[in-house]
Amino acid sequence: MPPQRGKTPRKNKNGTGSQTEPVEVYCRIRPLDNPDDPVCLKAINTNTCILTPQENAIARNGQVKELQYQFQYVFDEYTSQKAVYDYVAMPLMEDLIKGKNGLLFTYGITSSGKTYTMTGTPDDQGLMPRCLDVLFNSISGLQAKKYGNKLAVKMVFKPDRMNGFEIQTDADAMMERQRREILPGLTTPKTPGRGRNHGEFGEHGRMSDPTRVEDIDEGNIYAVFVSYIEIYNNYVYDLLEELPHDPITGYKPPQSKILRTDSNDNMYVMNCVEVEIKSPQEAFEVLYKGQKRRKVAHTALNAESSRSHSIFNIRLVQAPLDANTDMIAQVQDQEKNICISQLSLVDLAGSERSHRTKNTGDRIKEAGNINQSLMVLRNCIELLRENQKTGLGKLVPYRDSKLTHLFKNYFDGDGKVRMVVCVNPKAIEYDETIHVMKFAEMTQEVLVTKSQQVKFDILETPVKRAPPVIEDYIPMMTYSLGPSFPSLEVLHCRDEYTLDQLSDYLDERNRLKENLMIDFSRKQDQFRAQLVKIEKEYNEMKAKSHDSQSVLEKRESYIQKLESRLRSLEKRQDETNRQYKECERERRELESKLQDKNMKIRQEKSEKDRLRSDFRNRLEHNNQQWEKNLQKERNKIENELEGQINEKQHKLNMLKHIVNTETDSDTPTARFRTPAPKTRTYTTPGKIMSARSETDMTSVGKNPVPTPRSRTQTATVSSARSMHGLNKVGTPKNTPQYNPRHRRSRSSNAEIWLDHRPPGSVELGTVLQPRLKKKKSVSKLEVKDTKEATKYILTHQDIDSAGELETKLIKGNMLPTAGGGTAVVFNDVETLKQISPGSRKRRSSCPQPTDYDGDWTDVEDRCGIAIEGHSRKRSRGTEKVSRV
Ligand SMILES: Nc1ncnc2c1ncn2[C@@H]1O[C@H](COP(=O)(O)OP(=O)(O)OP(=O)(O)O)[C@@H](O)[C@H]1O
Repeated sequence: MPPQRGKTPRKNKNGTGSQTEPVEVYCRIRPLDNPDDPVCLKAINTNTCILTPQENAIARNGQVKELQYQFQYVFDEYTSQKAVYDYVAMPLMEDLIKGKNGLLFTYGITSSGKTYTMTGTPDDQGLMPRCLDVLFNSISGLQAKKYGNKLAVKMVFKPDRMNGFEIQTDADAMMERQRREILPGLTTPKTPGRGRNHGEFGEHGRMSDPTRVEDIDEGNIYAVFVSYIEIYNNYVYDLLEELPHDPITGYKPPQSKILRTDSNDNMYVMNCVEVEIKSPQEAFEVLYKGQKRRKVAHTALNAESSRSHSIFNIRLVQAPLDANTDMIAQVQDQEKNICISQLSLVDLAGSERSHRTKNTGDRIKEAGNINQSLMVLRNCIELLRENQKTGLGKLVPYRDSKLTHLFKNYFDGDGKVRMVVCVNPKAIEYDETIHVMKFAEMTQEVLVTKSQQVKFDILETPVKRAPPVIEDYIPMMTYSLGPSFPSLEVLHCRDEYTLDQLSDYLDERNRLKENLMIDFSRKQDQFRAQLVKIEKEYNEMKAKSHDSQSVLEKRESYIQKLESRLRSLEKRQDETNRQYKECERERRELESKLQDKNMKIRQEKSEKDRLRSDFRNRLEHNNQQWEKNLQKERNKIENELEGQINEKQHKLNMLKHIVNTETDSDTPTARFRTPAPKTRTYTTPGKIMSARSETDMTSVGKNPVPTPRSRTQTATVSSARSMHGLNKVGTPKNTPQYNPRHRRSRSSNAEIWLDHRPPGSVELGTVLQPRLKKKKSVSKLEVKDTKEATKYILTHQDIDSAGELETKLIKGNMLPTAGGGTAVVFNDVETLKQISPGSRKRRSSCPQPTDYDGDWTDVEDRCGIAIEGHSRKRSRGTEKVSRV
């Protein structure tokens, strides 16, 4: 019969209509070592406990509030082990027998009572021994015959090393046994025998739990398998594996195991030893062996037992039995003809933070790995909860630690999950306890899919009859020589009947005997032939088995190679994961730095924007202020200018009036007059400067002082002579009319200069001389001289305040007037200043009021002009020429 493989019931992967239930969290408070110690945690009812901060904890954390935590049940320090079992583990045992999986783990800091709760003591057993007791109490009499027992078995379950089980007939089992006897190299996990040392759970003194699960399906056969593993520094070790022992070097360090996924996506430890047990005692022997092995392994690994997570797996294999044939009944789906359920009992390592344990060296690494795996457990639970709340399918990082990876199926909905949070209520444990309580509170918010009870679809007929056992081949032989002897009592001497009867009887017996002999020899031949046939078959099988064995060996060595490759790949993967995590950490750091930088940039930008807008506002404000000020200033200047213009206009009008009066009353020869200075206004260069003088102009030609004036302004005289024709009282005569557009000639060749040098003019002898191509020099101005000339130049010399000679060349255009005279329109003054070396005096470039003496103003007044004071000075050596 080919082996039939059983699978763990398939998970309900997000199946529609699947029911969920929360992870059930129980809290167990252990009794204090010293009853006088202050406490930080106490149960206030069966569901609630209250965490009170210690006085120094209040000061340190700033928390004064008492915190309440609610759990499925809170066991206080007086709760018995039995009560904890009944509440927490009994429902899981019932599920196990119904074919459902379960995970039960204890969580808490060191010395909080995790191991006590899980294992207990021989006289007060914990959850694990009670589970085993209850399981065997429940299935006693319904167990399958044990794999490897003698011929009396009909069916056995055998692990297929891929997380499944095979069903074997007794014939297969016998063959297997023979094979193993022939090839003893192939190791079979040995079932622990009785009578050995069972450690602290030895049969003597152990108080077994008499409870049993009711409603057991008695139509099934059951088999129990256990495995015992530990996770230390994120490596999985098999605690039931024989450790290679070297007489010199001692035990070799154990090889870590690989986690695998079976064909139903269930996680399992590859090549982990699974032992079939028939009683709790055998289970304790296995447990004891595992614990002993754990100590040995820890010595080899330099580890501490309480710093690893230990996992005790109980697997219950069951299959429906056909009552008639004592064989496994046929089911609709061949895969479902056996059911495997599993209960994992996990004693986690202490959850405290490493700084508290003051670990160093290897212990720090241990603590780091414990924290890492517990942190991953926390992360997974947190993400699961978040996914369930938000509906987001964020990836749960089960693979980040072996612990979560192994129990991934449970959280994905493959059975009930229960957690016992063990708490030491000592007040000094407050800081650690608060973390444990937070985690516990969060865990119970996670929902897992409820697993369904397994139902077998049993058909009427058995799957297949087992091949005939050897008894069927032996012919049934009845060795009887017929009925018993007739009565041989001879009653008298003539009794012939009795003797005849005896003779017939003996004949018949002889005949029967011959027949029997014939039959016997026939059956003997038959049996011999069958024996030969069996022998032949046996030899054939042996040869086949040998072949298969070599194939198997090859496969084994191939598998070993693959496994070692797998291990190295796993190591590489671990390394890559580590690097990835490192990179991820760095990336997160960089990201956070980047975020900080971006934040700073944003802050700076917003600060800049703020400053800019501030500045803009201020600028606008300033501009407005400036504009206002400018407007004010402009208005002021405009007012001033208007006043000046009005004043000039007034002067001009006065001058016009004087000139007109003169023209009307006098001869055509105009006379200059020098009005006495009435008002004087000096401005800085670039500003308009006006001057007025009432000095008589009669001195023109003798000591004339030209006044700087604007080129745009004109002084009109009826003729050169009329310039001297001003009356002595300074009343201006009327200016003769002339046509300002009239020009004698624009050609420079046609320019004829009337060079008027009054007598007494000093010969300059300067290098710079006025360039006059055609000129007529006169010392006294006559009317006839004005007829031909187009340009007029008057040389006026004076001694300045520094005692230097200053020569001014006052230039103008000569224009014929309507009355037949000539008007001179002064348009330029050139000043030539001679300074003796050594007598140079620093002068401000800015004309000062003292720079302009009365004579100058007189000339200006004589010309009746306003002067724009933008002096341009050129200084070469001792000469200085300024043009106004
Ligand atoms: N409920 C309890 N009743 C009586 N004694 C208890 C209880 N819980 C714990 N203890 C005792 O407290 C001590 C420490 O408990 P235990 O070894 O179970 O702690 P632990 O959490 O497993 O520590 P570790 O993490 O180091 O393995 C043991 O001596 C145990 O007997």
